Amino acid sequence: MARGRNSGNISAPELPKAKINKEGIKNLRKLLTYIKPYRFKFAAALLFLILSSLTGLAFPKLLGGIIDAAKGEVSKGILPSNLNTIGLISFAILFVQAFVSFFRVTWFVQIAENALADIRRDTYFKLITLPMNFFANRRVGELNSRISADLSQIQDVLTTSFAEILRLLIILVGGISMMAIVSGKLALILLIILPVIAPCAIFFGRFIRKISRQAQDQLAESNTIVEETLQGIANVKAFVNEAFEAGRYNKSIRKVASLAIKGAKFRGLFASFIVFCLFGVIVGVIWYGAHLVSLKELKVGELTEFVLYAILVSGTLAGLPEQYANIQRAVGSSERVVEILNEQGETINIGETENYITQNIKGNLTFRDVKFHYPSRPEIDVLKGISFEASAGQKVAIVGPSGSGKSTMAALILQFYHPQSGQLLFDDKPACDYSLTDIRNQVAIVPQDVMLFGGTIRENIAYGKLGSNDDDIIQAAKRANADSFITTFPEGYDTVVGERGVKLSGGQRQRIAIARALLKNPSILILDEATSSLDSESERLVQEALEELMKNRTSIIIAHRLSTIREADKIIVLEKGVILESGNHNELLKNEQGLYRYLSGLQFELG
Ligand SMILES: Nc1ncnc2c1ncn2[C@@H]1O[C@H](COP(=O)(O)OP(=O)(O)OP(=O)(O)O)[C@@H](O)[C@H]1O
Repeated sequence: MARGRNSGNISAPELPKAKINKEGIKNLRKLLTYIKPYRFKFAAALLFLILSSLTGLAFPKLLGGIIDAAKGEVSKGILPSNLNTIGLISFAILFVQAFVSFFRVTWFVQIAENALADIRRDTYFKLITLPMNFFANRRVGELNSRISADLSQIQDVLTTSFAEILRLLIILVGGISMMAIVSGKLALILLIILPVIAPCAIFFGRFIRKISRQAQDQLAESNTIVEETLQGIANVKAFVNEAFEAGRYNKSIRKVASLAIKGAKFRGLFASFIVFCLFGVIVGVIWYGAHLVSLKELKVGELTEFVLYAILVSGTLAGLPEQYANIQRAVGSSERVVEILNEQGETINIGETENYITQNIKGNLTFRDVKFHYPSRPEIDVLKGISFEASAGQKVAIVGPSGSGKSTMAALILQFYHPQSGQLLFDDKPACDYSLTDIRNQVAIVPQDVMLFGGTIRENIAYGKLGSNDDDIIQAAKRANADSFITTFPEGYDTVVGERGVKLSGGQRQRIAIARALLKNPSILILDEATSSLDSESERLVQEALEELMKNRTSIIIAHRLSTIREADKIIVLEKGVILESGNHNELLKNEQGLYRYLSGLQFELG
């Protein structure tokens, strides 16, 4: 069933509606192509839907017929005059309807759920293979809502709205025709009154929805207060701002309540209006119909039949706007989903079995006059012609003030972005000669902020190389100085970490990341040194682990502390996207005017 987003339920966020235009329908149609594999079942479900709507239409006729037959009269139309025959026919039709309804409901849901699972899978696959630049301009929450809220809206339309609209239209056309057959006069009166009431009801309904949307927005705002304060709870407490936050929240939540109460008043009025009008029309019809009965222009059974059709038709009219609004929202949703599906993804092999290395990289890395700006900020040149070489097995450190472009260089090596001019070469071959999978499988990064996934330590280490066996995982952990702390946990490698698990210290997280990188065994390693300093014991363990990790591979070290890079084969000093100087520690110290000498003097004094 549709989830009643229009019912004034203020907890569900309402998705924006879109105009149903050519473009919108094109988007929706693109998603509807996902039904194609199930088209035969879909056709059968459609047929059953038509059948069940038609059988539903027969009931008022049958009931009217029964009443007239009881009085020994025969209603207009094709019904027999025998009471029992009509009764039996009614049951037969009821049986057919029950049978058909079961299949139409389950089939529609089966088709929609399968199609939706395919859409979700494709959207998610596309999302995770999109280039980094795509994510730079979008918030994670917004993308997440596309996969959840937008697709749920499409699900509602696929599972119910289309079928429902078709059913409503059949009933509308069928019902009005049947009414006209029973009594043209009565039908005419009804057709004059209903179009007056219907727009009033639609207008009123819209107004109420507007108020409930305001309440929703206000509620979302108060939820933001909760989110903000809980995320920054330490700040709230440290500044003793509990009373301030409570007051802020209370004010916001009162506004929600008053808006909801205002909405309820109008809903009450709406209910009275509907009751009065709807029942008023029915009373009026019966009243006038009774006159026709007394004039022998109509039989009692026919009047009953007419009233039942009238109720059916007005119920249908009431249901149409909601279904239409659902489709409008789905058009908006499909626009946002199709936007993702139409994006150009990276050429990454998504199949698990396709993730193997086809071209080995020994570890020679060259930046050749690389110029780069982030696509989202074309006015700022981040790298302004960087050239350097790192031979296989060398340790190259990049130092420089904050914002000089060090992390950007790492991002280019990982092929998250591509330079606008110049080239990156791996083993003297341009990066574009390799597949992305080949490069990323042979470059590993140990980032500053190590992200652990919700899962066990074992799974987190194995993330470096999926499918690794236990021995390899433990071996890597040992080499990364991580085994000693992991085995102190009662559950050892099965200890759950991440948001809901054990909290690891910065040094421990780094050693897990190092184990992960060891398992991956890359030719080129990027170390983004953590800025926050660890205590000396932890630092020693991490440093040792890093030394182990750097053995026999090219290492690019983004260094924040110069003390850790004295042994580097080459140090590149970067400022504002330009290499100011490069050489080893001793060579650079000789340059009295050099930034490196200045920075090391500074660190020495501070340290
Ligand atoms: N995703 C991005 N989109 C746009 N601009 C960015 C992006 N990432 C970084 N920048 C900009 O690029 C410049 C270089 O940033 P980068 O992170 O490479 O510096 P860094 O030397 O690594 O700094 P730090 O030592 O503080 O980490 C900065 O001006 C930064 O604002």
